[in-house]
Amino acid sequence: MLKVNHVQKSYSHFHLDCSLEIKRGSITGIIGKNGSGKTTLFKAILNLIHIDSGDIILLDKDYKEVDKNKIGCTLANISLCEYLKLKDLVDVLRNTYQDFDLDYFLQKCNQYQFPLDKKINEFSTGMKAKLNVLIALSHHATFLILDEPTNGLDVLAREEIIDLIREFMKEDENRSVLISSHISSDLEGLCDDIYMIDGGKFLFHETTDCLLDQYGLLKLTDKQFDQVDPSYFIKTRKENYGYAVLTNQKQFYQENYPEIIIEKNNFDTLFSMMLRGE
Ligand SMILES: Nc1ncnc2c1ncn2[C@@H]1O[C@H](COP(=O)(O)OP(=O)(O)OP(=O)(O)O)[C@@H](O)[C@H]1O
Repeated sequence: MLKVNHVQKSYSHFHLDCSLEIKRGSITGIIGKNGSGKTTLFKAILNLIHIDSGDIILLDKDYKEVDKNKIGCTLANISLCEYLKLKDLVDVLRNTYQDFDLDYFLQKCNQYQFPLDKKINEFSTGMKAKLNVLIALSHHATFLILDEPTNGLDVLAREEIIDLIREFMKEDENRSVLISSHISSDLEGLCDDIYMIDGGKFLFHETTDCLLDQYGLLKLTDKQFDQVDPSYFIKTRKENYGYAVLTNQKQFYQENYPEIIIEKNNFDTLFSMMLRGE
């Protein structure tokens, strides 16, 4: 579906160098803090910026030749035509996308109680975010690329957006989604694969199943830290009780050191350890 091969882009104080692959039928998440390079990578994939080197294959074609009707996207910090009323935006969308599904769009507007007669700049932040995702979904694209679609939203609005994406995937098993967020819990229950980006590079890539099954956080006293086999320690952080240790071989420690406390894994801890652990 998507293959990004050593795509490089340099700005004065920032250098992006990323490779990734997304299979048909899968949802891939990119997690990274502010300024880590998520938007730059997405813009590169969408051919909105010139890349310095590397290549991108999207929907079996060079990314510059892809039929844009097959792509649905939202980009961070790019706002809708805010001066338009929603009903006028509908006309723009019908003329923009060959396969724009008016019935689906209006049914969702009704479900979310979006007023067709209101200008978009009068919508709340949450309404605008949902509308953005809805627009990306409404022409039945094959590939969806969503940059921080849940940014700045409350928990309920975030869940509604995640549900929209799940529905989109259920409808057709050949679709794929690339989504970024700096809120790891948004990606935890949604994605099949997770990439973590920092300073323009991927720090790691794992399947969600592997992250949840095999990764774990060991909570060790100073004495345990000195005695336990460190072969599968990935990151370590000093805590007031001793050490927090991230491992990708949770079972090894469960079996060999049953007395050790192993915290149930969640993405927030995992990513904070990856970024802040040593
Ligand atoms: N047009 C540009 N000119 C110069 N520097 C840029 C440009 N666009 C992005 N950058 C720099 O590239 C880096 C990565 O920015 P990018 O927007 O890709 O990060 P991000 O992970 O999407 O961050 P955020 O979560 O805050 O949106 C930043 O240091 C940013 O200042």
